[in-house]
Amino acid sequence: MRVAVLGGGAIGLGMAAFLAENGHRPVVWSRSGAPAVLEVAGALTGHVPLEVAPGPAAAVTQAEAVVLALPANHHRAVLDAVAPHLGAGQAVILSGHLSFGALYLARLLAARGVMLPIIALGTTVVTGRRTGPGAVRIGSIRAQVDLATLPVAQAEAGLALCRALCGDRFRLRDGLLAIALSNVNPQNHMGIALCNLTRMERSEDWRQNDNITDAVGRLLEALDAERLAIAGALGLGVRTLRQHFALSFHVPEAPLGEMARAMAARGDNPQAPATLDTRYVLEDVPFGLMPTARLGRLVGRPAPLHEAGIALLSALYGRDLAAANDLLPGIGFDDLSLPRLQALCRDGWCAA
Ligand SMILES: NC(=O)C1=CN([C@@H]2O[C@H](COP(=O)(O)OP(=O)(O)OC[C@H]3O[C@@H](n4cnc5c(N)ncnc54)[C@H](OP(=O)(O)O)[C@@H]3O)[C@@H](O)[C@H]2O)C=CC1
Ligand SMILES: CC(C)(CO)C(=O)C(=O)O
Repeated sequence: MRVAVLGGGAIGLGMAAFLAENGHRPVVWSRSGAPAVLEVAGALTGHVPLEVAPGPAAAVTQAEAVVLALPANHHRAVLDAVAPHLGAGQAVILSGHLSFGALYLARLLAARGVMLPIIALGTTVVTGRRTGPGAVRIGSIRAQVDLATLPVAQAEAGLALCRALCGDRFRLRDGLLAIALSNVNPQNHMGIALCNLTRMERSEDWRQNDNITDAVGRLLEALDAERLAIAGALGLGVRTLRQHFALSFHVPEAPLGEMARAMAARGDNPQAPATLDTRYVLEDVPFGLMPTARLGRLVGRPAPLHEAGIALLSALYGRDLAAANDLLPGIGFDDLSLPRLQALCRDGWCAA
């Protein structure tokens, strides 16, 4: 299948390599360009020729599937650029989905009278780091990835497409709200960034799993308990953070600090951010923690640690980080009642 990959960071390049490995034809667009031949190391190895598109619109033209593989703080601009060029016979995969980006895209398409399957993944299929302009190291290929579609009626078609692209590793969840509560990067990264902020600020060379100590692990699990309580109030099944780590990084379930040590011991210990200008904060606070905290308020399960994380990191950065979210205003989130949000997450924009 011809697959447009929007983004040439670790996940864009890692997905391109994985898709090529599975016999597909990735066409990659990245703001700063993408390599004609990609050097791949880690969980996959080799040299992968890539088709490179000059812009996002050119990438999606004639693609059967489109994978958006960028941090959520760049989603709006890229979705605005591609939405006018999407049409029947295509499907869009948001990898991973944050901040109701699927609803944002559905609204753009509905304005043109177009309705496509939009597939929201709870996380990425591969993990990794870009190790040079033309090189990626794939850390892990996940055993399971949660999936939902917008509209829900496209769930089986969306599942079949993802399986055809990436193999039998997807599990259908109870719709977009469940996926909105399944991406655990925001809680995970907030705890890691907050507890290691000076390492980031001083540009230290540090490894992530060495620094998810037992204490940091306890914070991550306390944040997770808030997320699970919100999902529970909505009657939605989502994985625990321990289950997510076990399925993503192939280590047995245990307290988080212990799991991080087990991951490091098997050689999975990714480079952690060496700057304050990192998606661990600039993506995950406005586009992850903030919407979850809002959902918590909406369902009567306030999330004090989420709220505290947003406030503390905003104080550390000297600005209101939550205000950077440009997706929620695009769907009028503040004016949505819970039943209306649930209807939109089920049927999409046209039918709601
Ligand atoms: N890496 C991982 O293991 C995991 C990542 N994720 C998620 O996957 C998504 C992608 O992450 P990842 O690939 O690692 O991120 P990276 O930091 O590796 O790459 C981010 C990319 O964003 C691009 N970019 C920066 N500014 C803009 C802009 N204004 N417009 C368009 N593109 C821009 C850069 O493109 P360029 O280089 O061309 O300038 C860069 O390649 C994120 O949502 C992340 O949270 C989730 C789980 C694991
Ligand atoms: C490193 C990893 C896999 C775990 O935090 C990740 O999720 C990321 O880089 O976004």
